[in-house]
Amino acid sequence: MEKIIVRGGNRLSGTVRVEGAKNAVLPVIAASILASKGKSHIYDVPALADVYTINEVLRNLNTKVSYDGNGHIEVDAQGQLKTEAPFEYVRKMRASFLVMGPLLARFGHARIALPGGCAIGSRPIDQHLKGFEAMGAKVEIGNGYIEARVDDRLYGNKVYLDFPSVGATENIMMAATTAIGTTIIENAAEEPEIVCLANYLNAMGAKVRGAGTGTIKIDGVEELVGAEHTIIPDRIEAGTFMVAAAITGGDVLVENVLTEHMRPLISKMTEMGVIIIEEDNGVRVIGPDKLKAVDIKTMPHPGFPTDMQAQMMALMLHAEGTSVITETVFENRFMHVEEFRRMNGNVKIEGRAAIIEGPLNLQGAEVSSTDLRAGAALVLAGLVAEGITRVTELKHIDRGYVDFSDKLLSLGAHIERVNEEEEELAEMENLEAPAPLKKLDPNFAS
Ligand SMILES: CC(=O)N[C@H]1[C@@H](OP(=O)(O)OP(=O)(O)OC[C@H]2O[C@@H](n3ccc(=O)[nH]c3=O)[C@H](O)[C@@H]2O)O[C@H](CO)[C@@H](O)[C@@H]1O
Ligand SMILES: C=C(OP(=O)(O)O)C(=O)O
Repeated sequence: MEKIIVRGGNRLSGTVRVEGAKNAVLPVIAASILASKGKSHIYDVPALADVYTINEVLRNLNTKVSYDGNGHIEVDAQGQLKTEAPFEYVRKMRASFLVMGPLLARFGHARIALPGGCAIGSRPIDQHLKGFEAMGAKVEIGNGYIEARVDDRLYGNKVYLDFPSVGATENIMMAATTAIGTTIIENAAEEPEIVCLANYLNAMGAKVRGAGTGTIKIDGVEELVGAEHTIIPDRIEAGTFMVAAAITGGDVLVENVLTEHMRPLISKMTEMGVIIIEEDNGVRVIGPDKLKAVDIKTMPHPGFPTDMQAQMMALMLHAEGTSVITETVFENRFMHVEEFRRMNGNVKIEGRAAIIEGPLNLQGAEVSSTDLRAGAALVLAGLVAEGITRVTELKHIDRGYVDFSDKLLSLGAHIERVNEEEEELAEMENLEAPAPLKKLDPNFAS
């Protein structure tokens, strides 16, 4: 088993570059299924576990996907594809369900394993299905699968979402691209990733207007063709490094950031006393000696992103006073609180609110990532904890962060990713002779 080991106390400094956005690239790769002609070329693709999973989902459907591991993917979805995505993929990653809209649009049929809930909530898909049904699909659920079919083609309709779901907006938008007539999605999600997907669809020949607002109109076209597209920078990865700089009282330039995507985070961090200087292609973040407590409420975009909630909790534990986080997007996204408590974090949960008392002397401990953002947040807390923090269950972090510990190391953190076996060996060696831990700074484990 692998772990990230971090010893608190170093101020971070230097430059870190953000990758393409996980939550933008997954729907874009899924949308490539819509191209009945030509190949698609997608750039700035991050080398993440989730990207490998969606690639496998597409390959399993008989799509040809080649990834150079260096930011470029070519997708060839021409010809007849399979229309079934089994549980082994959907279980690994819920976003696999995003192939349903494109398959239904292009082949009139899709059978996808039911995604089910995960560590942050029950995560139903009723809004996706409501959209497909409004466009004429017959949807059946049985034996752990959802099967949707339409006799000929989908037809455009008005779909009002009960909640501005990111995934439902994407799935319905993709399904509508080749429907007969116009589809209007009301109360649509406005996230930047929706705009990224709409731009790709339009490059493929779709007619999508209004993406980034609450009303999206899609005029159906006959067919889509492969296109070139570059993925937007990952605003959540950017935010995670901004918190890393702030929590350590560091001075870090976070590059490849679109600041217009970062407004809620920049506002809240500024309120906490963090100095944030917006530059042409990034943000410089300077952490103050003392951070001030703030309250945040997670909301759909342009509200405060739930995917930054756990990382902000780490920052609040280090701030002076009482901070309150209200989580309104997911019903169960406080699993990291138990882990923070193991680090001496003082957090009370009252319904959907977490009350955080700071500043605390965070203490290094053995903690476990409960989801990808929780894992990142525990590493952030470890950067300022007294002693050594060991973070396990790295498969979560790997879903959403490329070289997370290496990037922090390059900014001056005392951090290392090790195999448990390597660590034990190194500790034994250390007992026999005061040799440094393998690959670690000589002072790391002292
Ligand atoms: C791959 C990806 O892009 N993941 C992001 C996406 O997830 P995802 O697309 O799954 O999130 P949604 O916006 O759909 O979910 C938001 C809320 O709506 C509920 N809901 C959703 C769909 C539905 O049919 N019925 C329903 O009730 C969910 O249970 C949740 O409580 O947006 C979330 C909210 O910003 C982010 O945290 C995730 O990182
Ligand atoms: C919750 C997240 O992702 P997913 O929707 O893929 O679980 C996330 O990126 O924080």
